[in-house]
Amino acid sequence: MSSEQEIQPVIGVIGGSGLYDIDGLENKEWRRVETPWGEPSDELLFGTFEGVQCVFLPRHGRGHPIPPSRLNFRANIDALKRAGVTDILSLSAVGSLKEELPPGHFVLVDQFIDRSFAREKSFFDTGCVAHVGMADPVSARVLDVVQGEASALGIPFTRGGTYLVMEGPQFSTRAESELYRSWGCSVVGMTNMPEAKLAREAEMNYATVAMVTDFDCWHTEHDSVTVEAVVKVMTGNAENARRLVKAVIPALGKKRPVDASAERALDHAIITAPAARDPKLVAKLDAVAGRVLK
Ligand SMILES: CSC[C@H]1O[C@H](OP(=O)(O)O)[C@H](O)[C@@H]1O
Ligand SMILES: Nc1ncnc2[nH]cnc12
Repeated sequence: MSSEQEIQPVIGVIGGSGLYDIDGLENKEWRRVETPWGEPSDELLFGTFEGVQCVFLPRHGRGHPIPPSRLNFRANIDALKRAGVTDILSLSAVGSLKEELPPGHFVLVDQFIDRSFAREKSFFDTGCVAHVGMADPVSARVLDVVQGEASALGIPFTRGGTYLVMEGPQFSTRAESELYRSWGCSVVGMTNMPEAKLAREAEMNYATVAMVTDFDCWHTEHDSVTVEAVVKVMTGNAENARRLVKAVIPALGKKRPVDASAERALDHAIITAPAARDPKLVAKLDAVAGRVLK
């Protein structure tokens, strides 16, 4: 972290399966945010929580109409950036790939393997090429806060683990599930990539609370995952998720120095010479990369 400048964080919460609203927000207002990348999943819910500005987005839209492969991840992240969000807390239902991570357990993942293939994965393109670092895709500062609050609330959790992102929408075959286990992955889901990559390109801090709903299909003593089982466990998980979010937001919302690990990600990432840049693409990048393209 650098100490040159203090910022007032704005907390973005992306709600996954079973989380289509956020409790306890004051001055609540659902508002449409336009982006140059098309429509976000839904309107954004603006509000404050203990004086901290928050913005909530239901990842799949209210009522869950949008499947993982059709999510407009670029519009979602751009809209949150336009709304002033600095720190994104993503809440996701996941399948467990390890015996010691049972349904109801929360995993504060710190790595991803991206096996999605049918999604737009970058804001940058021909006419403005950028390569951001993804070695550490999750904000350790945000995880520190989540870990502290989860401990205080007595929520069962593990810090650290790899989230394997599959394309879906079908669940994995047993061979795929065993492959991901052989890679040492902790959990499997369909949504956190390219979300985390785009958050990094947009210079926003990102962390996920991966809430285990099932043992996918590898466990010999548990039934293979179904939507019915996921929804049933999510109903219980959602209560802990709400308690955790309420505790995390005020803690994350305190004034702090710029967190260069994400908030300066574009300082050395754009390789296209100014004269070779496409002005139309540069205009679309106003929210995401305006800081360095001005
Ligand atoms: C309803 S089970 C499969 C669905 O749930 C997870 O989504 P999210 O991360 O938004 O909670 C998973 O990735 C699938 O999209
Ligand atoms: N087993 C699983 N695979 C992929 N996404 C999931 N979301 C919840 N459980 C899942």
